[in-house]
Order: sequence, then structure tokens, then C-alpha cells
Amino acid sequence: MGHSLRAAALLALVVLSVLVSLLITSLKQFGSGSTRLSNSTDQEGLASLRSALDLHLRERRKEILPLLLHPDGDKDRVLEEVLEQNYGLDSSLWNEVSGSGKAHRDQMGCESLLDVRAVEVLGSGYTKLVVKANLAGGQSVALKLVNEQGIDMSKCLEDFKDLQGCRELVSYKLQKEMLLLQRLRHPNVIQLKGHCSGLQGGEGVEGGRVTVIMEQGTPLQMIQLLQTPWEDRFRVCLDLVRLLHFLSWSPLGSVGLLDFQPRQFVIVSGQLKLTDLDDVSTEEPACRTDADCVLQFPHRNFTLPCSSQGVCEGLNEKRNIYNAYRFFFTYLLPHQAPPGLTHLVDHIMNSTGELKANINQTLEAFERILLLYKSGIHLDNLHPSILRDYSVMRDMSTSGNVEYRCWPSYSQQGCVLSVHSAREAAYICNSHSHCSSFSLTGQKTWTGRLLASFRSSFGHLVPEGGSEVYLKKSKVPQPPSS
Ligand SMILES: Nc1ncnc2c1ncn2[C@@H]1O[C@H](COP(=O)(O)OP(=O)(O)OP(=O)(O)O)[C@@H](O)[C@H]1O
Repeated sequence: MGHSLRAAALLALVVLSVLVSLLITSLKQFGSGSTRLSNSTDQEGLASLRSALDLHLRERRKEILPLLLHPDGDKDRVLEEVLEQNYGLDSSLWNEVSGSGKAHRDQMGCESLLDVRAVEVLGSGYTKLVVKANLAGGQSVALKLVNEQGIDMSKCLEDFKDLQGCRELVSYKLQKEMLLLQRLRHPNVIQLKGHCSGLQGGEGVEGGRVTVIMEQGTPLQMIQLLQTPWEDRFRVCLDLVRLLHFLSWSPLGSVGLLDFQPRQFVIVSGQLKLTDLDDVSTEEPACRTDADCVLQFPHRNFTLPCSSQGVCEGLNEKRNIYNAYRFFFTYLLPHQAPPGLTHLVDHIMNSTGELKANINQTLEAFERILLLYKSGIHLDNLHPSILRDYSVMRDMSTSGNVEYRCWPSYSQQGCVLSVHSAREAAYICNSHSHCSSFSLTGQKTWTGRLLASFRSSFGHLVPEGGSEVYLKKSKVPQPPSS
């Protein structure tokens, strides 16, 4: 408790600089709303607004209570009672189910935020504000808070004119996300590190003051991604498919992402991770006929079968697959796919774009491409004789070489591409008119392919263990004949 309050005070100070302008705006809105209210409505009006807001609060609590169900029988019973009697979710119950202010015993709580070093805004959306915090010991984390200036808060304030109540309402989305992050742990879901309820002097859940602590990533930049090598774009798509496969078979049932956009993802050490989990569906819709199971997209509609149990079976999975196709695969997969793999890429584009494959089949197709790409089998038609035109210098590297640029290169300065072998590098060098040598330094990409550096002239050779330089014989300057 003491820790919690000290952390509250400290973090409040740091975050204050980021939030102050946001708060002022919200308070102004609130203030003007209140003035209007006192002029135009009476006490009765105020009470009816409060009871309308209470209805919303009750709905939100009901929505998250099932997620609190714990394998521990006692907690289950407590929660069932709460659900049956339709009680509010007060802070003592919250602390009871979430482990005395901590998400898990092994996770960070308010005390971790005691020595927050620096804060910068990482992003914001309709509901949440995300800031970077450098903790004592140098660890960087992302903190998610209610976005006081977001659309959710503004809309609530406009409707109900109740700052405290609105904070509480919006913060349930944050708590829902936290509970989902606890239940849906996967390498492609952002890692929850803990939470602190009661920051900024509030009263935990009831005060709408919850800070979720999670691993920090970099917001996904689609434009930037479009300029990266195919291998990295393929990785993003593969990660996404692994995630969707997990969501289809998750402990909560088949999970559908209702707000599926690139901005819901971040990159952590090259890996794609889902960070926005407040808008998901863990149930398939009920139906009476197939006509009740229509998946609507801006340019396509799909009708799915209504099962004999009266549910649109597989609807969440199909929605996820088509969104992955339209927001990710179309932009990232086909462009510059390796020639030996294009037929497999085309097959994926077709089967996901037409919703012909389920997530198991889609994942299989992706893993097959990865296997072929790593093994280099798709390059079998490159004859070993392609290397005859090159002299190899082992344990050598080059210095003072004239580089040329190519696209998309791993280096801005020169032409650095990934290859399976010297044979593939020779094939690439032959296709670049400027290329007269290439070197393999032993550096590898995420798939284990080698990074090759292509150059237009030789410069000097210098000894370097593990490196190899290949000189194109036809371009080596010949000594003048005597
Ligand atoms: N762990 C993280 N590391 C870095 N940036 C993050 C992280 N989590 C979220 N962000 C950034 O913050 C933004 C807002 O977060 P989030 O999507 O959870 O909020 P939201 O209010 O639900 O957004 P939306 O309006 O898109 O639904 C994200 O678009 C992302 O760019």
C-alpha cells in the first residue's frame, strides 16, 4: 500500500508533464459541460445521466468478469456470486482476483514504477495513451493509461458529464485488455509485465486509475515496412499467421480481432506483436440460418454456414484471415518474392483472399515457404559452375572498396542482400551490371541466411577470419602485357 502510494506520487509527477495538456483539455470540456448542465438541466436530469452511465458501467463489468474466472475454485465461486447478484466490481474484489494489486506474484507492481527515469509518448488511440518509461536498472517498458484526450473519454464526457465516472468506464477497456494479455500469452502477443492500480492518487479500478506495464515495442510503420527486403516482410506475415493460429485455438476459444489494423501491432526485436486487445470477440455469433453468418468487408462479403448448434462456426477465424489478407499479405507478400517461391506465395494469396483455407492450412503453407527458403531448395536450378567465373579469397575481407547501392538493401550505404550461399550471391552479382565482387562476412538474417555485400571495385584485401571475398575474374584488372 505504502509502495503503491509512493509510486503513485512519483509516476504522477513524471507522467504529469505528458498528460497536463491533455488533462486541461478534458477538464475544460468537463467544465463547460457542467456549466451547460446547470443552466439547462435540473437535479433530476443529472440523476438520470448518472443512472444511464451506471448502466454502461455495469455492462463493462459484466463483460470483463468472465475473464477473471480463475482455475482456483474459491475465486470461481466468488465471481459467480458476483455475476448472479449483479454486484459492482469494487476495488477489494479486483485486488482479490488480481493478486493484491499485482497481475501475478512474479510480475511488476506499483513499486516497479518508483524510480521512473524518463517518459516519452509512444502512441495514442481512441482509448489509451502509451508512454515509454525507463525504470531503475535501465529497463524500458511501455505504460498504458486511459487517454484523457481520446475519443472514448470525449464522447463519454459529452454524453454523461461525469469525469470520474467516464474515467472508470474507459478504464474497464484497459482492464479487459490486461486480463486478455494474462490469458493469451504467446510470442506474438505483447508481454504483460504487470500493473499498478491506484496511480495518481486514485482509488484503483473504481477511480479509473490503472496503469498497465508491458514490454516496449516500436509502432508498426507500414510505409517503412514496404521498403524492407522480402525476407523481413515475410517474417511479419508469418508472425501474424502464427498469432492467428494461436488465437483460433486459444484457451478462451476462437478469438476474433474486431478492430484489425496495422496500428494494433508493434515490433519487438524484429518480431510482430499484437498490443491492442481491448476489442476482441471470444464468442462466435448465434444464428438461425446461413444468412445470419455474413462477414462484411468494404469490397467483399462472405456467407458462412450456420451450424446445427446455431452458431456461425469459424466466423472469428475467417474474419481474422481475411483481414490479414487485406491489411498485410496484399501489401507485403507478393512484391519481390524469390522466383522459386512465387507459386507458393500466389497460392496463399488466392486461398486467403477467397477464404478457401483455414488457419491450420494457412500456417502450414507459410511454414513450408520458410522451410524451403531456409534450405535453399528453391535454388536448385542454380548450377555450381556459376562460381567458376569467381576467384575466392578465404579469411579475407575488403577495405576501401567502391560500393554501389541496390534496393532493397540491408545497408543504406551499399548493396547488402541476404543469400543462401555463394552460388546465389554469384547469381545476383551476375545480374548487377556494376558488380565485380562480393563478400560474405558470416553475419546472418533471422532465417539464418548470409548477408552478402556486393561491390563495384576491389580496393584492398585485408585478413579477416571467417570472411570470404569473391572476385569476378572477368572484371579483375589484368596487368599490362610486356
Ligand atoms: N507496447 C507498446 N510499445 C510501443 N508502442 C505501443 C505499445 N502499445 C501500443 N503502442 C502504440 O500506442 C498506440 C495506441 O495503443 P492502443 O492501440 O492500445 O490504443 P487504443 O486507444 O486502443 O488505439 P485504437 O484507437 O487504435 O484502438 C498504438 O497504435 C501503438 O502505436
